[in-house]
Amino acid sequence: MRASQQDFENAMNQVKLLKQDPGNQVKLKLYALYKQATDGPCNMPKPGVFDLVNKAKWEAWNSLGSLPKETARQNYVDLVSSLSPSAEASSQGKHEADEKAQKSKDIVVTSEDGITKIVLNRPTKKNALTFEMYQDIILALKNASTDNSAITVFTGTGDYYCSGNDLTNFTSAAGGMEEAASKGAVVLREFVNSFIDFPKPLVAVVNGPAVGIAVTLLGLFDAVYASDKATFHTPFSHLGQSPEACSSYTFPKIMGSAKATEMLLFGKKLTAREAWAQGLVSEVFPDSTFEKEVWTRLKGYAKLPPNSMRISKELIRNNEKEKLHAVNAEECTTLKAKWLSEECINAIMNFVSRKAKL
Ligand SMILES: CCCCC/C=C/CC(=O)SCCNC(=O)CCNC(=O)[C@H](O)C(C)(C)COP(=O)(O)OP(=O)(O)OC[C@H]1O[C@@H](n2cnc3c(N)ncnc32)[C@H](O)[C@@H]1OP(=O)(O)O
Repeated sequence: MRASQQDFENAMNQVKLLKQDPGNQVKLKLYALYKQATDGPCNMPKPGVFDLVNKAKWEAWNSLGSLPKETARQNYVDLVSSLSPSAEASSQGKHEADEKAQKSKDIVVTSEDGITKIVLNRPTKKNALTFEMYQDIILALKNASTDNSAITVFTGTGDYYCSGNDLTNFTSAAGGMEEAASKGAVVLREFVNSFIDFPKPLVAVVNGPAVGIAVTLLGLFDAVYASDKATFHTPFSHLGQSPEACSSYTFPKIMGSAKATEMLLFGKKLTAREAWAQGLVSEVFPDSTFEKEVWTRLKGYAKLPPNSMRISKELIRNNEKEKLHAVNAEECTTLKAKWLSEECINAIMNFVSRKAKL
């Protein structure tokens, strides 16, 4: 159910009653959502470099791009209910938010031993990402950013980590390709923004092959552990598409432009060891001991002082946050046009009609 104007006003009042300071990141997000919900997309000139506070506010608002006012209103209400003023309301608000994420059987979120685990759980479709899963992940990350865990981990159920975007997202949309492309660009931008802005250490446990956006997103993770059965494939040209998740910026930076070109333009599939040699993967483990070794290690990391880890991540990420948001916006605009191109429509139709696979 969409948040009404009354819900929005209640949420604004709730913010004033917060007993605990939710931290600067959350306050910026609240400000941005409030401005987007009331004024629409950012229309202010960018403050100067020395006007640090207003610049941060402007960046937070501007990063929401063309997010519709109603969605911003809903996101504001959801965010406030996850913070909530009293312990009672807090646990209830959190519970409701968690329930929303948990309702999806395709994304399973658990929290234990200081680790929030977000599991892609659609093994019969190789964990391909539906529109609903993108939304559920945005919500799960939002919850994880304020929960008690020290680190957040993504992994997949079954033999695949994730086969990327569900190619039927575009063919099965009720309003046709045009509407799906417009919706896709808005959802993708918000989805990638939630990785750019995620404040805690984010780790990928890549249990098997990764395709498309499941690979490109890795450039926004803080550590990537891979089974030696994993592969890394970004067949964008084969699909008549272009890179996303800031990979047009992160991949050349991580591996150099010659290697990035082989992946992003020519669709070269890498083994886990090749991906490690190119700096995309932190460490590769034999598949037989992968789960045991990785989770033992992560449980140890989750005992480290959480605030220290957050602050160190903030120092690293803040160097390029603005750039990442700009790259994300440009990639989404480019993709929206590509999704409507003949090259892309043909590639998707060939997959759906079983004429082509990777
Ligand atoms: C908000 C929108 C954001 C959009 C962001 C854009 C991102 C870009 C990308 O992510 S591009 C990458 C897209 N992914 C692909 O092109 C992969 C397509 N899949 C395949 O080529 C193959 O399925 C495979 C190589 C991943 C696995 O092959 P295998 O033979 O081992 O298995 P099956 O093909 O039989 O797969 C089992 C069932 O899973 C379905 N499936 C797999 N991947 C996808 C997918 N990406 N989209 C939709 N469906 C997928 C497959 O169709 C089988 O279903 P079935 O059992 O009903 O036939």
